[in-house]
Amino acid sequence: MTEEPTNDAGQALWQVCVEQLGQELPEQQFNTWIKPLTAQVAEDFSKVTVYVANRFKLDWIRAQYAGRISAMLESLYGQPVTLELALAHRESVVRTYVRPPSGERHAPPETVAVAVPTVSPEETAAPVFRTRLNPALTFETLVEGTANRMARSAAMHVAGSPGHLYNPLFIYGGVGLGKTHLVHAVGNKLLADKPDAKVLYIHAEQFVSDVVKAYQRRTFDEFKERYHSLDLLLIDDVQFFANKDRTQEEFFNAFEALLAKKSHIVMTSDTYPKGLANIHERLVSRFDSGLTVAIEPPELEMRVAILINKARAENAEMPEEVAFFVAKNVRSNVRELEGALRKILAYSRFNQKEVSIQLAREALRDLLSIQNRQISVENIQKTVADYYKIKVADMYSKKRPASIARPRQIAMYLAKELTQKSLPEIGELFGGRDHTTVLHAVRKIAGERQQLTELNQQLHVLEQTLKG
Ligand SMILES: Nc1ncnc2c1ncn2[C@@H]1O[C@H](COP(=O)(O)OP(=O)(O)OP(=O)(O)O)[C@@H](O)[C@H]1O
Repeated sequence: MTEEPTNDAGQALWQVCVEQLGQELPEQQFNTWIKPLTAQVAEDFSKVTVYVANRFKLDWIRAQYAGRISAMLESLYGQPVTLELALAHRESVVRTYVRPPSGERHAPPETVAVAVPTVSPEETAAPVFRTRLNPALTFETLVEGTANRMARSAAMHVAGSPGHLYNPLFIYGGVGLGKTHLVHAVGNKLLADKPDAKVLYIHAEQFVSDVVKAYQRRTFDEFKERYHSLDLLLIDDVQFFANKDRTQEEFFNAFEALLAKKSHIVMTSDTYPKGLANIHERLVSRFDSGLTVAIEPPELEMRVAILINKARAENAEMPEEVAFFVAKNVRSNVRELEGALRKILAYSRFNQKEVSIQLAREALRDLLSIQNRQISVENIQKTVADYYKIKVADMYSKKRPASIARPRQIAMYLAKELTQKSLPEIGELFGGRDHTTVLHAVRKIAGERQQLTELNQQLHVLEQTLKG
């Protein structure tokens, strides 16, 4: 039973919040999810209780929209507002409290307390199905260009009528080109159209770890129940299955079960199926049995459009001439383009100057000087070997002790960061190593760099030495 609203000013606040969300969200999403909501606002505006029709919708609103609603209420009211989600149809409500926004734009809301007053045990025990989708990664926010046109249109088709054509859909391309964004977009679109669909996004590494856990805990039945019952499985970076026999077997089983019941599978990888190393032939041929499409590095106009759109999403203006200047200088992938944009906007805000070519030049001077100096992989290998006092030859050798393997991984990371070489090219220059080895090294060092101050400092010294 929905409680009656307690104050008119509170209702007005809620109405404005709903209207603003209506302007932000695609119409269908708004009509399905936001419009039916009712709310009760506390007298002192400290808390807003939003009533949702059923448990599924409650979970979905909490995962996809609660952070945005909470942020909107806070910005309208000017102070933090506690958002509470409650089931509308029962006298005893299920309450989920969401912390006021933390400032992070698309961060999922954090549930700080779930109190279930008088709900029967079976209901409380019902597991919440988590899609792991990032609601910010949609088709609307993905810029279309020649580089991703085919992949995008195949993905749209799958989202619109899953289980039919292009099953599995296999999307491949280099780092930071939008593969992950595209698969999330498929899941988000399907769920917006069919809220009851069982959709799961998972990175291949997480799948490996789920297999290991199921193995250790002898919970393969649950594992199968979880994966085999999906309507749409989105699995990212399947090259990580290399050499993992048990994972490949479980994935094969899941794959067959899903296809048999006309569920859809969308996969991404850094290479096309036949280019995958150390993955069983029967799996490779399954990967290739639907539609395989590539995403290429974005062309100039697409890079310009991405910069302008992303600046707008940050409430900033990027004049077209500046966008062209940046796009001409940052060519490799979208992630780097985003990094360049962040630098420019931060530089502009910090110095309180408008975004111009001159400002972009100053903000990106490190990046531009790297490109001008054309650092070579050989130079990186020598500098890193000298720094860690190992032989340059160890950069190509098969030796594995940590004292050698780690500097080698650092050199691979720097080669990816500071040169335009592709992963396979870098692998070749490190004694004919596989590109997945390079990708693993790049990710490992990039991750550790965030955590370990000492490593960060060492990398900084190496970068400065290399940039001269
Ligand atoms: N066409 C596009 N329009 C807008 N944003 C994009 C586009 N392509 C990529 N991006 C953005 O660039 C960033 C990197 O994209 P994403 O993570 O999807 O790349 P990826 O191909 O999965 O890379 P990796 O192989 O490293 O996982 C993301 O923030 C994504 O939103």
